[in-house]
Amino acid sequence: MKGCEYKPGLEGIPATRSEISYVDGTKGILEYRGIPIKELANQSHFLETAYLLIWGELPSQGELESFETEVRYHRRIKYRIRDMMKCFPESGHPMDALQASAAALGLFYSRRALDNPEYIREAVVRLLAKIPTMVAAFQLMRKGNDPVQPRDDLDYASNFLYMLTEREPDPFEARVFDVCLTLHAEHTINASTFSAMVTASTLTDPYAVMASAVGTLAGPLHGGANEEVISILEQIGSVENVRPYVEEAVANKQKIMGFGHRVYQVKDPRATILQELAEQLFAQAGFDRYYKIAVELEKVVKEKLAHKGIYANVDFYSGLVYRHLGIPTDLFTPIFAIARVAGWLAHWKEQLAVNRIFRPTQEYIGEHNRSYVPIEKR
Ligand SMILES: CC(=O)SCCNC(=O)CCNC(=O)[C@H](O)C(C)(C)COP(=O)(O)OP(=O)(O)OC[C@H]1O[C@@H](n2cnc3c(N)ncnc32)[C@H](O)[C@@H]1OP(=O)(O)O
Ligand SMILES: O=C([O-])CC(=O)C(=O)O
Repeated sequence: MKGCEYKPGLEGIPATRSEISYVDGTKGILEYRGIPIKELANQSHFLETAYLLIWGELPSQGELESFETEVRYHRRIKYRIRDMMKCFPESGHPMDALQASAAALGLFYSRRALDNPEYIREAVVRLLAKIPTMVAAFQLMRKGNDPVQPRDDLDYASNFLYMLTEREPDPFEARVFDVCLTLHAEHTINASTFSAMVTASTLTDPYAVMASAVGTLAGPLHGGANEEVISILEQIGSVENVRPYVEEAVANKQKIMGFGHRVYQVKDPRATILQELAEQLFAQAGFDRYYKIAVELEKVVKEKLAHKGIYANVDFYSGLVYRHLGIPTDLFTPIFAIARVAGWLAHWKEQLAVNRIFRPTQEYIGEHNRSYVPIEKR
């Protein structure tokens, strides 16, 4: 293998070319289709941003209206999927439930007409529409309740919060939640997106692509870290305990969840926006203990680990926002998935346009020419 050095975790190796998003990890810049994330967080909303990511341009008023209408129309899930989900153990993790349900969509819609733009559009709409319904349905069913039907008069974020809590959300809280979705929608070739792209490159159906990506997002080194952050804050318990916690973690070379990033050597720009959102929420309702612990934790981690380029990432403040909205901790990562479906779909579509199956190589470091030893002689 000439001119190609093995890099664990493929660090720094370009595995694709993409026009979807851009990260500058030293300047803390994130853009979707060239537009800075802060502008989208302030001025756009999730479905418009999803359209931008998937089709490459901001929609006109008419294009946005028809896209929103199509998504509303497809929000309901088939009763057979709902019944299947009812059989899932209520103690199971919602990410596993989501992965299985996303894959199950393929049982109903897997025509695999990947060269047909209508099929692509339908799959995009179905996945954006149905994934939130499946997350909310599992949450209600594991509590022994019937799922709530989607409400056509509510926007994307409000409808999800309504299906989850069975009450219409406060408009400010719904707006904050929508911004969270926009912030999580896309992030270049991260692990789950890469997983989606590898699966897509075999020309399988988009539901299998999403199921692969959901399974990858679930891990604690990736999307699953948002859930771990809350458990760390609970474990620390008070602002005074923060410094000893960090010192012990650093001494034991133990990772602190919600910090560090392969690309960012500075604070993740999304963490800055999420922190501002958390502050806006707490300014109304009173600052909670965990927020104060989080701020102290960020300060001490910066003191101890900034020399290694370790700062807060997107998973650090998101949980505090979701917790304040009354969302159970084990739904934080499924909510990340609801948002990231937009990015996965954008990469699926981009991959199909220039597809070549992913098939990297390896350096074999095992033995050669060994003799087979019969079982009685081992
Ligand atoms: C949406 C997302 O996926 S954002 C990331 C969410 N994940 C987390 O928050 C989990 C905690 N963070 C991590 O595990 C890592 O920083 C990752 C997985 C995000 C990036 O991993 P990598 O780029 O492979 O970095 P790697 O794990 O090699 O760490 C490099 C060095 O920084 C240290 N380090 C990295 N992250 C942390 C952390 N969170 N806490 C303490 N030390 C850390 C490592 O111990 C290592 O130190 P060393 O060089 O002395 O051995
Ligand atoms: O880019 C990454 O490696 C992880 C990340 O922040 C994301 O997926 O949002």
